[in-house]
Amino acid sequence: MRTSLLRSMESVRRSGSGSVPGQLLRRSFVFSASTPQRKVAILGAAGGIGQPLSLLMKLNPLVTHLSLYDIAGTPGVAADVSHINTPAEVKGFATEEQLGQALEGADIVIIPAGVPRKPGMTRDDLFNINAGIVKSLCTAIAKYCPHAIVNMISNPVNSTVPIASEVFKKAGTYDEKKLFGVTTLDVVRAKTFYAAKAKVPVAEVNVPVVGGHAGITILPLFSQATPATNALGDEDIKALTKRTQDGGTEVVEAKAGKGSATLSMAYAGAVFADACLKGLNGVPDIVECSFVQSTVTELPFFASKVRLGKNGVEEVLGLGSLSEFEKAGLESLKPELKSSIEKGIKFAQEN
Ligand SMILES: NC(=O)C1=CN([C@@H]2O[C@H](COP(=O)(O)OP(=O)(O)OC[C@H]3O[C@@H](n4cnc5c(N)ncnc54)[C@H](O)[C@@H]3O)[C@@H](O)[C@H]2O)C=CC1
Ligand SMILES: O=C([O-])CC(=O)C(=O)O
Repeated sequence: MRTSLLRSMESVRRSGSGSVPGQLLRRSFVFSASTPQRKVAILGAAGGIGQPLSLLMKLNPLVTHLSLYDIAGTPGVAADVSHINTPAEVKGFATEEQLGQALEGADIVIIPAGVPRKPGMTRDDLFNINAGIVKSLCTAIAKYCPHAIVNMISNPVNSTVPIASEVFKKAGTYDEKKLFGVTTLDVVRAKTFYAAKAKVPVAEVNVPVVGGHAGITILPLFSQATPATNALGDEDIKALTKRTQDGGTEVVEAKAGKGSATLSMAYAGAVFADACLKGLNGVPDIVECSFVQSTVTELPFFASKVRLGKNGVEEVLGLGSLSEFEKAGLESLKPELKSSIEKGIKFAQEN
């Protein structure tokens, strides 16, 4: 699940020779000779998430064109990132008039545009501002790159993904295989917290996280965590679950009014976009958790493991066997997730 970049850096470290940028560049040229042209557009590229995400996508050897769009501050970010000596060609787009150009030909559109939380707020408190932003950006996606894969980061993800689906339906461009709510940060956190508690190497850890992306709708399945351990009791699992569910709030409180997770989110967004790129390029067995249209439960959207392929979602995987604690968590998340989904759909239908 690690990015090509991280793998490249690791192999450089292991070989103990050569500068990291030099190695990456040589690798990138090898990649670009055998892999397709891929344009990635980031909407909200000058923000707290957007900037480090732009950096990480510039370092991704699968990206040939990187399109950075924001309503404020894009030229500086684009100029800065464009000086990095990797092959992706960077272009910045700063006004709404340029949004079409930013999107045209995009294979993947990543959306971290919108306001973040402050202490005391829930993700749903962002709905009033972010719903409109997401709606207008998705309207442009439907017009300028209707076949692109969309990675939705803007919160509340439990509502913004349904909003996007309705906008695309209205435009006649909806393809449920191409719309993803990015829940990778929940997986990243679950892995980190589990590894520390179970005292296993974090690089080997995998933990599926299902449900949605807010509070109790985030359901980590520690009973399926690998490497398995019997060192953790019920209380440990409860505490790990709660910490994963509250991970975003932990960062919001630590930042004390200066926003929410940006660096870990940029990492998670880059991991997920890299997985989408690999899927598009035909790499087999690319599986990530994501909030997608789903029949895994009775809810129309649900996060679970998804196999990625040339057309986006190749297969939405089932939940596997759950512990009694997870079964109870699944039942108690459903009402909140249902109402967040319905809120998004209603907004898009009425506006
Ligand atoms: N899915 C997830 O796991 C996570 C989601 N988030 C969400 O990501 C969003 C962004 O967070 P940050 O980057 O920290 O916020 P930020 O405020 O630092 O950056 C947001 C950027 O969006 C831009 N923007 C606003 N309206 C726009 C529009 N119409 N078109 C293009 N750009 C526009 C702003 O100019 C700004 O540069 C928030 O909604 C936050 O809650 C944050 C962390 C994790
Ligand atoms: O908590 C927030 O507002 C941002 C977010 O979604 C996360 O960090 O998981």
